[in-house]
Amino acid sequence: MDAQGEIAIDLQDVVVAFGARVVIDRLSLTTKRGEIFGLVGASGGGKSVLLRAMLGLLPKTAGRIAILGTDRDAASPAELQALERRWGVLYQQGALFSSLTVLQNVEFPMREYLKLSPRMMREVAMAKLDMVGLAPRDGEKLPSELSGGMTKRVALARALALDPDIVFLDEPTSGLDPIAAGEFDSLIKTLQDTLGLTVFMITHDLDCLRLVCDRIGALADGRIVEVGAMDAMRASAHPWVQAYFRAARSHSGQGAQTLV
Ligand SMILES: Nc1ncnc2c1ncn2[C@@H]1O[C@H](COP(=O)(O)OP(=O)(O)OP(=O)(O)O)[C@@H](O)[C@H]1O
Repeated sequence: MDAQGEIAIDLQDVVVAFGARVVIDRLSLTTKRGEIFGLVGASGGGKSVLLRAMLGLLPKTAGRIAILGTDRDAASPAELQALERRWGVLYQQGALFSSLTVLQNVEFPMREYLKLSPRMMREVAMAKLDMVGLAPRDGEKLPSELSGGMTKRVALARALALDPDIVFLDEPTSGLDPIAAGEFDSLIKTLQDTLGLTVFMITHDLDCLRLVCDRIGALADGRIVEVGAMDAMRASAHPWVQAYFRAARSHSGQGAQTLV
């Protein structure tokens, strides 16, 4: 595979502004295929804005955004649609359709993008539920009947519906208790190992950063101020990164859970 083929996300001097308010300020970042990349940053620092700009849900003001080798500005509408089929997204609140059953939620992207028979769609959706550790009987439930952890799993199953090359996760373990969060982390890691999935996730979860992410990027002042593995974060001279990961150090010293 050439160097370009090994790159998952390539951001060069990206600017996103709302009027005079610059939220993302000439940010550059490259992530690799097959890696789990975690993005951290202060609350209100622009993580979700960056994610939405990468997904094309928000216009950037300047710079270059290329995902899986497709430059958003240079791509035709057909190429952009093809790109969208190659990613899955888990939004912060899970964002399931409340009137649809679990199975119907997982089938939803297939209805939109694939021409499959109802039987085939059901079979694929069942396989995705199994992949995220849910039982066949959970498929008939409505979102209101699910626990927080199950909701995240269903949202992940839906993000996996089109067999994506990359998944974007916006705070996947927020609102989960430590056990459910740890189980979800294990699941992400297993999917990386078994499917070769590339993951870009926003997270505040220090265990997840430490145990699941291959590399971490720290967003401050609208830019990536540090990037690397946990050791690089701990050794960073940047004041915000130091303050954030000092908490991680004391946290791991208290015997944080390890993944099995
Ligand atoms: N559509 C918009 N119009 C104007 N300002 C916006 C818009 N969307 C986001 N912002 C502003 O951009 C800034 C960054 O918001 P963002 O949601 O990206 O933060 P975040 O890093 O994801 O925070 P959190 O960790 O709390 O979710 C905030 O000041 C927010 O008010």
